[in-house]
Amino acid sequence: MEKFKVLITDHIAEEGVKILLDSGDIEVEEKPGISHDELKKIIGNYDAIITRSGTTVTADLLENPGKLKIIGRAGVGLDNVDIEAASKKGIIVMNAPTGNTLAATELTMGMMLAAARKIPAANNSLKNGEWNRKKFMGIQLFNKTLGIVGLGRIGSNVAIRAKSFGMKVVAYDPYIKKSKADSLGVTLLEKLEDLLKISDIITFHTPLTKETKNMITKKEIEMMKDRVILVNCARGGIINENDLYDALKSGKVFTAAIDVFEKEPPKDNKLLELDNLFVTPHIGANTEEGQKGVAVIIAEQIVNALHGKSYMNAVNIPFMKSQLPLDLQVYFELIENIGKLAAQTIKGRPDEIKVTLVGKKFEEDICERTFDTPFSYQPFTIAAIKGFLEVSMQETVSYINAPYFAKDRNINVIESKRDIYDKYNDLLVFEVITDKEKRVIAGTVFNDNEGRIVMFDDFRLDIIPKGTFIYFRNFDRPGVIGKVGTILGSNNINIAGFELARQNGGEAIAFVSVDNKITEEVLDEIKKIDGMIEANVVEI
Ligand SMILES: NC(=O)c1ccc[n+]([C@@H]2O[C@H](COP(=O)([O-])OP(=O)(O)OC[C@H]3O[C@@H](n4cnc5c(N)ncnc54)[C@H](O)[C@@H]3O)[C@@H](O)[C@H]2O)c1
Ligand SMILES: O=C(O)[C@H](O)COP(=O)(O)O
Repeated sequence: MEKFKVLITDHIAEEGVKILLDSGDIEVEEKPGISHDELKKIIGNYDAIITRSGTTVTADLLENPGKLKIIGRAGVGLDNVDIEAASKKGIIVMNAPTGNTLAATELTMGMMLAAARKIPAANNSLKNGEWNRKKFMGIQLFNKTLGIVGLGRIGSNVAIRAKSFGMKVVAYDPYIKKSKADSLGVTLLEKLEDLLKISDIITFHTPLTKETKNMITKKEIEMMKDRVILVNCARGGIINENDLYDALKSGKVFTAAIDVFEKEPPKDNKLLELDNLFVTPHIGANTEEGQKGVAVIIAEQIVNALHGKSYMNAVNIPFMKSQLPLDLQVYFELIENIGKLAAQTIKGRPDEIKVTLVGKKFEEDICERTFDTPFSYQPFTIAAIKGFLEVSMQETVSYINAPYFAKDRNINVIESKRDIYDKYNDLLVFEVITDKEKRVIAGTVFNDNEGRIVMFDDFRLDIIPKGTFIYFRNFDRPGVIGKVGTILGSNNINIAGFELARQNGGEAIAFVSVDNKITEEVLDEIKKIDGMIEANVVEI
């Protein structure tokens, strides 16, 4: 059996490598420091790569992704990975966000103390033969106000520790609930400006995004208290480096402690010339425990993902089917199958797909956007698009790239919710409009826990969408169905089920479930029956 191949492009702890090797069917290659060009040449030979911030995974690397299925980040920050480019290629991007939280928290505490007491400068001074106690006058943390920008995992842990120092802690984070801040004893402020004005020390713990890049420039620094202390152990670029330089030089900022830089390593960076700036070379995650933590988490996730098992922390799949409640998993499969059915029974190029989630079951959103994606569809909509596109695109379409493919094809995707539809309390309705026609298919789940199609355009029926069917639409007159039966029988095709629906005096439709494969010839014979409007083979 061919083994999976995993390439590690940065240093990770050996505990993680061991987990990959112990799985028995994974080959591991370690190429720390591999160049971009070399990586581009070989990336397609691997099922997964494991990176840290030292590897930038750009769109051009993923142009020909070969068999690459997973980009695993042994750490938190994914600003070095083009997630959108990976998603378009159906590649899972995952990180290990909890492994290094305490490492970064503890470095932040150290940097805060270092900056308040100028410890690194005092250390250098003494080692250079000086004994200058007066020069190293610091600022006490007790009773000071600490402003935390980004109250996530690290921000929260910093808050807990800062409170034990007797600091007042305020935070700005527009994405967390007030109750979370309350539980930490932290005052959540409405505006960044409010935090800037009242904090004696400000520490940053946000990801680097369009919103947070240059979040702190000259303008924001001017709002701060004189002799403020700044700490950044999150990402370079959150504080504008030129403006920080000026503020440190003028003394507006007392000291700053920085672990991360706009460009790493920071070459010809004038910040490094300043005595009141203390720096470390992006070592926030560098504790034995932190490195073991991220390596083990990412390795376990990759082993599970490669073996088709459930895994955590994929940032470009907003949900995991296996993590949905069981009853919703049935709906999820149903809508995907409805998408497949629609694609096999409709003519023309799709312009619009609309998914309506009906009923209390679907009232609450079950997933949120986890990264800066243009889409925020619920899993059912993604499954519906995937099912529909899969018929023409086969396995190239996945839950990750389905929305991107729909967008590329100019298909307008609409998601809506309703309380009730027709006589149904819980229903998923799939509508597709092409340049030739419109189709509406709806399904629900009864007590037997089987997904069923109950509406097909204006027809009411009850079919379990699994297996091979002949779908046909005919004028509702005697003889048509008999002839279909005769053709199938004479071709040794066994009928497993038959569902018929009709409109008064008009047209009828039927889904004939069969045990054998339907050839083109058999389908042609059926299409030629007098009174037949259309006939198709549907495979679900
Ligand atoms: N220096 C290091 O070696 C090191 C180590 C670990 C993590 N980090 C970095 O630290 C950062 C935080 O990590 P984490 O694990 O706490 O992440 P997290 O996702 O738990 O927390 C980030 C928080 O930032 C908030 N946020 C996002 N945009 C914001 C905005 N515009 N304004 C205010 N808040 C905003 C989010 O709501 C979230 O609560 C990440 O950038 C990560 O890469 C650095
Ligand atoms: O985002 C992270 O996890 C930290 O910045 C650590 O990055 P590193 O794995 O490159 O040390």
